[in-house]
Amino acid sequence: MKTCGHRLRTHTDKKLLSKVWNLTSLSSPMALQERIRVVLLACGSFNPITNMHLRMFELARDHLEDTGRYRVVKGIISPVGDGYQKKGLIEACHRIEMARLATESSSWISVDDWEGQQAEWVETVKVIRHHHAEMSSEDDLHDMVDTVKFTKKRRLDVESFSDHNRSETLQLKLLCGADVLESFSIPKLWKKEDVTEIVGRFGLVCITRGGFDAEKFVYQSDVLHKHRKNIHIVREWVTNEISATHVRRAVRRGQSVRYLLPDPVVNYIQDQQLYSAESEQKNADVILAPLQKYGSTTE
Ligand SMILES: Nc1ncnc2c1ncn2[C@@H]1O[C@H](COP(=O)(O)OP(=O)(O)OP(=O)(O)O)[C@@H](O)[C@H]1O
Ligand SMILES: NC(=O)c1ccc[n+]([C@@H]2O[C@H](COP(=O)(O)O)[C@@H](O)[C@H]2O)c1
Ligand SMILES: [Zn+2]
Repeated sequence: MKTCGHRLRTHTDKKLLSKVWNLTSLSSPMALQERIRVVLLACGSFNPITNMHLRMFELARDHLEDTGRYRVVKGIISPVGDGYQKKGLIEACHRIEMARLATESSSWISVDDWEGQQAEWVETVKVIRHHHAEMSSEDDLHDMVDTVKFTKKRRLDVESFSDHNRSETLQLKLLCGADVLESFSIPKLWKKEDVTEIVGRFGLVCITRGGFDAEKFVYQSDVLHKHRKNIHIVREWVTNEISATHVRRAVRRGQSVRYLLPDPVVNYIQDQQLYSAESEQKNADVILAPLQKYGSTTE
């Protein structure tokens, strides 16, 4: 017990020390100018949102902040619209509501329904541009500073930024799992110029996922390798194979999904009787929207 307590204290001390170090470095003008504020945007089906989707944000924030170069100020979950037409994709209103319930307990992750409300599927690069424009507007910047829970000292430090400096040190990065990164090479799924803009202009944070080799994929792609400094690969050591497909299958079979999803999401699925054999057949005979869109082009 004693050893255990001692270890815990040492770990806690280290954490505290690193926090103090961060605060001290933030209070020096040099470090303040260097730290880039980051907003993380995750696009996907979230059909339904799982604990792993939420873990992605925590892992990405720790990774970026550990570099000493970034401070993550906001996380946005953007459930895809119904026009994506993926097999088994239930209505956006339910997926958005479940994501809202899942993020109620987070101080920094929220849900944005702009993409989910669009009648037609929207390319991811356009979703990123939309959020980039939104967050770059002065009002939103000030809102963000107010809603993030800074200590008094940090708040003062942030407020001492000139507007000019602030806009130059705020970035939006796409957050995804390694399967989405590898999907960049699927013919007719992504436009080359979209991938170039995502990694070149904005940046990407990618969480490893079993069965996908993100590092190798970046190495093998000329465009990704060129922009590798803008691609942060985050290794999930506590490997976790939760997938929404697994959750839907378990619900269909009447098995428990508790502890794979936040409790309010489990309750919502039960109350609304979501995920049946019938809903899994939705879009079964339809081609995924991006493949429909780019399928006829000769890229
Ligand atoms: N276990 C996981 N590890 C790493 N990334 C994940 C994991 N689960 C989901 N993601 C990422 O979360 C984002 C949204 O994914 P999505 O909604 O497709 O979830 P999913 O669990 O893969 O669902 P489905 O099984 O329906 O494809 C994607 O970027 C995906 O790569
Ligand atoms: N060309 C593109 O912009 C493109 C292609 C395929 C998927 N996506 C996006 O990637 C995400 C993938 O989600 P899923 O992994 O749930 O299928 C969705 O948000 C989808 O809109 C974008
Ligand atoms: Zn998926």
